[in-house]
Amino acid sequence: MDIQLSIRQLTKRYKTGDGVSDITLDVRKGELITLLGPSGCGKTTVLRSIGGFLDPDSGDILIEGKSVLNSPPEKRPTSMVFQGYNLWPHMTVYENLAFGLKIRKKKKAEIEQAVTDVLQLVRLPGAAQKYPSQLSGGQQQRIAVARSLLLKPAVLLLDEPFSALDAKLRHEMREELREIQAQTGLTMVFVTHDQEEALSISDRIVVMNHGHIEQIASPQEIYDEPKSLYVAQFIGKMNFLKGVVVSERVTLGQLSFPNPKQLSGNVSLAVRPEDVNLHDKEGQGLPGTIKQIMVLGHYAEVSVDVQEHGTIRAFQPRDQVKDLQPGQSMKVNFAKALAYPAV
Ligand SMILES: Nc1ncnc2c1ncn2[C@@H]1O[C@H](COP(=O)(O)OP(=O)(O)OP(=O)(O)O)[C@@H](O)[C@H]1O
Repeated sequence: MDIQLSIRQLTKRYKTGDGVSDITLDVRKGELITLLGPSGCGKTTVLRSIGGFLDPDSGDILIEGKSVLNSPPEKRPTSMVFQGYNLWPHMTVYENLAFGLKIRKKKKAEIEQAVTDVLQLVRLPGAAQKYPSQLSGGQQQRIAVARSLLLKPAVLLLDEPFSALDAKLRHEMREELREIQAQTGLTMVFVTHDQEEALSISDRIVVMNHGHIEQIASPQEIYDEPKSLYVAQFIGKMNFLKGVVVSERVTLGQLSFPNPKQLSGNVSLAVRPEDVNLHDKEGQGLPGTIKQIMVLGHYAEVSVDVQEHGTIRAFQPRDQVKDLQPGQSMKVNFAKALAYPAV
């Protein structure tokens, strides 16, 4: 396995006591890895340490096998794309892009070719002579990405690059970033607090919590097998219920589930809304009453009151809810339930 970036036991504490501790992470060449977590969990601290804008208290950061800790940001094989685009307003797009290459004493013809190619890559071939103010937010962000790409970094660092854009544009930019990754094979570390963004663009996600790593896994694994209740709460929609272990099975009323973590006593159960089945026939299930049905395009969210277990939300295909009514009695079953130590 070709490791491009290796973070070893990185610790950074601010005077306030906040920061990150013992962050260890290997990023493969060509991988897009996302640091995900709520505000203040330490994502930016890790990213800025990689880029050289912050000095860690201890630990090491290696890029292509070499420690970069003693190099200033401009000497590191990294490039950072910020949330604000940081383009120079008095320079054209061409000048903005060419600037870094001129400083590196590249020849004019080489610069022209590189700028033409990178504008093609970010799908703005006609933008060279425009000023940043003549571009939309999304276009400016593409130019900011292009400027970083031109520096041919070993690792591209992206700090919430799309958070200032509207929802539709964010979607487009995610696809474009994946396309750029596919075309360039660049290793990227992406920071976001948006779980949907992380799930949609990442090869792997690093879920952070209060300065430490909670789980590192593929989006699918993070979604299907959240390692802790914290990850389960943070990723996707989830129902939370209280269960108890009886005869080595996790039970909830008359329902029972496997107990792979071999928990005992009271447990917290997490059930995805798409794993909730509803039926109105004889047979197994928790008795409940439909509270609300919300049709959301191709699927519907059905809320069911289940006695002492509270309200359970179920995602159902739209055509399966057309005969359902609020107030109707239903049985509730779970195709899958994840158990965690009780909180
Ligand atoms: N310069 C600083 N001085 C003191 N505390 C800081 C400093 N920078 C960050 N912190 C604190 O360290 C913790 C981690 O901050 P960091 O910016 O890395 O989190 P984050 O996950 O990137 O948050 P956000 O999504 O809000 O940017 C937070 O509690 C923050 O308040």
